[in-house]
Amino acid sequence: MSAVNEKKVAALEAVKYIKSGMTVGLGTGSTAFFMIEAIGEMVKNGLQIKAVATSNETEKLATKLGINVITLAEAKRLDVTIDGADEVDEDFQLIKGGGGALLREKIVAHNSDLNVIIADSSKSVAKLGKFKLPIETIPFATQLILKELDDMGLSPVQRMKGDKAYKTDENNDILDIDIWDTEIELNDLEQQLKSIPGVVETGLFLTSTNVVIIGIGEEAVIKKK
Ligand SMILES: O=C(CO)[C@H](O)[C@H](O)COP(=O)(O)O
Repeated sequence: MSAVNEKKVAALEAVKYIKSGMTVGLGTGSTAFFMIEAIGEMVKNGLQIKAVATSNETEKLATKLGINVITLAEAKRLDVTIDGADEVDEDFQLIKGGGGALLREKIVAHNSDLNVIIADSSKSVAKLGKFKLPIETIPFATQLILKELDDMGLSPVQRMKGDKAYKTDENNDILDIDIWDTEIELNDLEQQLKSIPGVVETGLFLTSTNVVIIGIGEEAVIKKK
C-alpha cells in the first residue's frame, strides 16, 4: 500500500478520538490534511467542535471545510491535538517541522490534554536523526547561529525557498541540522539548542505525545503511552 493510503488510514483512525463539544488542535502537513478533511466531513454530519490551527495553511483548509477555527487564546486549553511527524521512535519521541510549522505545533501540543500523532510506516524509526532536525531562528541571529551550530558539528543548512530564505508563519528562519552522529543525549541536545539566544524552538518533541497511530498497509497500528 502507498504512503498516501497509510497516511489516510492513520488519520481516519485518529479522528475517532474527537467528540462533539471538544476543542481540537489541528496539525500541519500531508498526513494532517486527511485528518482535517475527515473532520470537515464529520462537521457536515453534525459534529460540533472548535479548532485551533497550527499553521496558516491548516487554518485556510479547515475554514474552507466549515470547521470553526478559533485562536489559542480563545481556546485556553485543548482536549485533543492530532498532528503528523517526520520521525517517531519507540519512546514516542518525534522530529517535527519538515513542513515548517514546528513552533505553533509545539505550543499547541503543550496546551493539549491528549496528543495523537499520525504517520505512514516510513516515519517509524529505531533512532531519530536520519531526517534533519529543523530549528526555528530569529532572522537577526540566524547567520551567527549557523556558525555556532557548525562549530558543534551539527552541519546546519539554512532552509531556502527558491533563492530566498524560507520563512515560517512567524516570519522566522529554519536551519536543518544533522543530529544522526551526535553523542549528546536528546534531552541535553534540546536544552543546549534552546539555550542559544535567537533559537526560538526545535523540532524535537520528546515528551508531549500520548498516542501514536501508524498506517501499516491497510491497518492502523495504535500505540498508547
Ligand atoms: O511537523 C510537521 C510540519 O511542521 C509535519 O507534521 C511533518 O512534517 C510531517 O508532514 P507530512 O505528514 O506531510 O509527512
